[in-house]
Amino acid sequence: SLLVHRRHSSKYSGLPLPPSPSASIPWIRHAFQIPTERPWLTYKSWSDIYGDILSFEAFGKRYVILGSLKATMDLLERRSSNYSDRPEVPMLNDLSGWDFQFGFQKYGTRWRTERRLFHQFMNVNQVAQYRPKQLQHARALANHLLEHPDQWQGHCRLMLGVTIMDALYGIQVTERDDKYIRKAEVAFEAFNESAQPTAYLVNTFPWLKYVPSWFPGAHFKRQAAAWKKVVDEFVNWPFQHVKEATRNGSSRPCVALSLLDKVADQPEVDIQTQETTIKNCCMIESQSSSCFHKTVSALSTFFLAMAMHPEIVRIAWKELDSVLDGQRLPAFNDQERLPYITAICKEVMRWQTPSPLAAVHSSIADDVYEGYFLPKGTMFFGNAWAILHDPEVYPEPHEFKPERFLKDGKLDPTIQDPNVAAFGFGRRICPGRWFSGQALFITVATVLAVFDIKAPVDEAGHPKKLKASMTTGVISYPEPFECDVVPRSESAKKLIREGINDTD
Ligand code: HEM
Repeated sequence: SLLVHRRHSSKYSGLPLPPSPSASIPWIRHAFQIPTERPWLTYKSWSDIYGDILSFEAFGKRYVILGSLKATMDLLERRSSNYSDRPEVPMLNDLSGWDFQFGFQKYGTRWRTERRLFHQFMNVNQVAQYRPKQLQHARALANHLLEHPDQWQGHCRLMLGVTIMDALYGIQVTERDDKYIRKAEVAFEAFNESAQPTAYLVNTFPWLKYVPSWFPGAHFKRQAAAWKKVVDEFVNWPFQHVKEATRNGSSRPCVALSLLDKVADQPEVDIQTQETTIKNCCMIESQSSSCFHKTVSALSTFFLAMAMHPEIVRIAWKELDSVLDGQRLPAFNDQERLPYITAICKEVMRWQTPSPLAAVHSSIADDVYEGYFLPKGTMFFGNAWAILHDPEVYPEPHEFKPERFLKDGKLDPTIQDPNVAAFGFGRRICPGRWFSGQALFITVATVLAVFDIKAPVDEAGHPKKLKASMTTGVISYPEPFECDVVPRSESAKKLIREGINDTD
């Protein structure tokens, strides 16, 4: 395929492709060398040998790994009109119905329209309107932690899901087995399975999608049809709920409602199309969207880091107590006076970043960079993990050190913000980064104000040694670990119980 690319692009003929780890099995090329376990680590070690840009081919597709912030910015940001496409994943998009998410859509008009609408209610200014709900649900989380501290991860998951359903649809979810949440979980399984590039042949050979379902070996089509049903229901249910609530006068203020009101004011637009767009946009950030899982991952990393570092918990308490005096729970307008808490949030996003390879971008046209030929349709990964573990920028990068972001007790603006890579790049950069930043801050501040998070003790009474090992996959989580979540004092318990009703 490389030869074909070169023949088609005479203007670039003769230019080499970016350096490559050597091929072992010619027809599959590098397929057996692509690391499947935490590939960002191997890519980093390859970048140390081959440079900031390296490439390999697997099953006829070319991959490029960008190993530094400079290379990532040069291509995915500065030349973003060429590098903002997504590859085709037929099992996910066409067959299982996940193309409702603009995050997976090809670069084009539909993606642009939906992203623009999403941005209207999730931009840096608009996200402030969700603060009361985020605060309320962070306080509810503290109450759940008081009752069932061992289920902290489940509580965090529920809190995020609940906040999102409330903000978007005005739906009050209270139970972990709520029908929306259950449906979302099944839909996410479908996502996880069908997005695997090599799990289904149709993802490698897209023409297979035209094979009829009754055809021998076309099991994937029947599987996809079953998933599509779940995914469609999952997209439609909450939206129908809002419409019904509007009809019977029980609707609560929410994003879906205000968007619907806007459409109602514009009789000239095609309502059907507009409603589909609204539905898709609201769903994008729902429970099963992969970004929901990234936020859960960040919160899990926070619990892990605290359980590993009692000295950091102590510094955080000192800061929180100096502002709150043990008399109340934190609120958003305390953030300016809580630089250490903000630094913990930044360090969580850097230390074990939830999307170590961000998301794949693909290119629309042939290009040349640093003397290398980059054929169109190449898949690009910016190695966010490598960028966030660059020892020149973050000394001792494997250590969890919030103080790296501080100077003289204040946030140091000269230290590179992990958001340069943690949320992806260019025109595809995560548009939910402000929403999730708020969620992380208020959760970290609330939990630390009233709880201790510590490693469990062994038989001899010593704290067990916890290790930061992360799962592999598109979203990386801390491997399961134990930690004790204990209220700091009797008065902390009282604050938690009162906090549930006091969310001003
Ligand atoms: C810690 C939390 C989160 C992390 C680490 C994260 C990270 C990412 C990354 C790496 C991408 C891919 C960017 C690229 O292609 O270069 C992305 C895309 C996206 N994220 Fe997030 N995200 C988080 C939370 C959220 C939340 C809470 C929302 C919704 C409110 C959200 C909505 C989206 C959407 C809609 C896209 C697709 C953008 C597009 O393709 O145009 N994310 N996110």
